[in-house]
Parts: sequence; C-alpha cells; structure tokens
Amino acid sequence: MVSGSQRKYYMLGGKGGVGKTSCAASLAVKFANHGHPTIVVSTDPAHSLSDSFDQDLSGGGLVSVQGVDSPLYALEINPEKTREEFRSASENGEGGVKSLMDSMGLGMLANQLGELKLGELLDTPPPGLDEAIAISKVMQFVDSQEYSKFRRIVFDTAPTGHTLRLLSLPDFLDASIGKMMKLKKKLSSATAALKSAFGKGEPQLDGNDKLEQLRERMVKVRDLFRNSETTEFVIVTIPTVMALSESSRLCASLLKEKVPVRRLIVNQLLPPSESDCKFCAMKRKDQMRALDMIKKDSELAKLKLIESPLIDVEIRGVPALKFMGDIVWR
Ligand SMILES: Nc1ncnc2c1ncn2[C@@H]1O[C@H](COP(=O)(O)OP(=O)(O)OP(=O)(O)O)[C@@H](O)[C@H]1O
Repeated sequence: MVSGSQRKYYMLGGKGGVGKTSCAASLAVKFANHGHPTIVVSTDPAHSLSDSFDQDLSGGGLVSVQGVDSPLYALEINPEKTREEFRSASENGEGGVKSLMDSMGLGMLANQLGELKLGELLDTPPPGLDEAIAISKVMQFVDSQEYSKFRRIVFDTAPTGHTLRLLSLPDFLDASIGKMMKLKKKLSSATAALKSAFGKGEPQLDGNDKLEQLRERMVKVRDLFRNSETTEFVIVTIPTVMALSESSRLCASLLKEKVPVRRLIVNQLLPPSESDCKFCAMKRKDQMRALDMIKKDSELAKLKLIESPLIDVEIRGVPALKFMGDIVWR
C-alpha cells in the first residue's frame, strides 16, 4: 500500500463502531510517515475523525495534522452543506429554464420538467446522496493542480448501508440528471427557434452548465470507485457472526458493482494470553468460531485477512494511531 508514487485512493467501510475511523486514521498516519503527502476525509455524517486524531477538524476545510513526517491533512465534510449546494445548483438550472419559458409565454411546457420529479428527489434525498456529493466534492478539489502533490487519499466512509446505496447512486443520478438535461435541451431549442423568430437572439441557460458539471462529477466518482489501478475498498469488521455476515453481503455488493476489494480487517481480536480468565477464554473461543466462518464464506475467503488485536488503550492521537498502524498495516 505504501509502494509507488502514483496517487491512490483507499475507502474504508463497514458496520458502525467496528473501528473504521481508527483504521482509516492509522493508515493515513502510516502513509504520511512513509513519505506520502496524504489527505484523510470523513464522509460519515457522524464524524469521529476529530476524536481519533484528538484534534478539532470540524471547520469543513482541510486541517493539518501535527506529529507526522510528511504533510497530512484531515477533512470532515459537512453533509448538510453539500446537499444545500446540490439543491441550489439544480434549482438554478430548473428556475433558469422556467423563467425563460415563462417570459416566452410557454410556462405550461416548462411544467413538464416537474414530471422528472427532481424537486421530489431533493426534498426527500435518497440515503447516500449526501455522501455521494461529499465524495464528488472531494474529487473536485483533489483533482486541481494545487492538490496534485497528495499521493494518498483515504476515505472514512459512512456505515455499510449508506455505502451500498451510495454505489448505485451515481448511476441513478447520472440517469435522472441526464434525462432532465435532454428535456431542457429540447425545450431550449424550441425557445431558441421562437426567440430567433421574434428577433430576441439565443437564450442563456447558465443553470444547465452547473447541472452538467455536477453530472460529470458524479460519473467521475462512479469511475473512481471502480478503478482497480488507483482504488481499493477495505472492509473493516469485528469477529462476530453478525458483523461478518454483514461484511459478506457488503463484499458481494461491492464486487457486483465492480468495486475493487482485496483486504478484510478483522478488528478487536482478543490477543492470546497464558492467564486467561473464564470470560476471556469464552470470548476468544467465540471469536475463533467467527474467524472460521471467514474461511467458509465464498465472498470473504477470497480476501487478504488482516487480524487486528484489541488494544488495551484507547486509540486516540497520532502516537496511538502510529502504534495501531504498525500492527495493522504491516
Ligand atoms: N483495535 C482496537 N483496540 C482498541 N480499541 C479500538 C480498536 N479499534 C477501535 N477501537 C476503539 O473503538 C471505538 C470505535 O472506533 P472507531 O470510531 O474507529 O469506529 P467506527 O467504525 O469508525 O465507528 P463509527 O461507525 O461510529 O464511525 C473507539 O473508541 C476506538 O478507539
């Protein structure tokens, strides 16, 4: 994971509370200490990156993380704010066409836009929309010249359900935005014909450009998720039957969506001990049974298994993350 200077993206995901943030933050520290300028981004609406780094990262911008050898920046994305941006871009698009059509006395025709139910989509956004927009926003800025020095981008994603829905979202948005744009194009060429007939010149549809930009970004996110040369989705789980069953389903869905998955981290394994109490002995037996399940699972058995022990202190701050990273990311 640390070799090569080409930019790589790592997405860490799994059930809530299994240790995604600790694993993502420790991986980011590892990259920075191996000479890679790195950005770690949380797109989980319930952020815990600040707690993990023991530093306030909530400002919505990039914050420099201290105590590592190469530049490491962290970012917690505000999902509410990104959704508002999406809403205003789309509303401008729709409003732009509507007011133009109204001015031409074709308001009735503009109402056909309503049939595409974009307004409804924005009033009740499908789960995962915030995260898709958040990731697309990150993509937009990390692609700029200013950020070209960053070689590793680590995403701490929202719990499983969201991630799964997020995967099909770019396709869904691509299709619905595409449909809307097609209709707008038709409408605008109709009004253009009318305008030129009445000598008013070409109409200007600024909103369309914004919408097209958004659509392009969504397509970019979808492609990024599927690029096996640059991207890897790491599943984080714990050794319980329930968590592993969910990880298996996540793995199947990711592979179905052609997202590259190669590693499975089983976190919080009780380390072996000579002087086991009854509780620990039982607990470890239970965990071993769950681990056996991996070997028999048609999805999980294909992945490289990383065993991460339950550490006897809370993983908080750069030194603790480095300690955890040296165990997990060997
Ligand atoms: N291997 C470990 N050993 C000891 N403590 C751990 C380990 N992994 C995680 N923890 C602790 O478990 C708690 C939850 O971890 P973390 O926030 O990384 O999980 P998460 O999956 O990101 O949670 P959420 O879904 O709520 O964001 C934290 O207090 C963290 O310090």
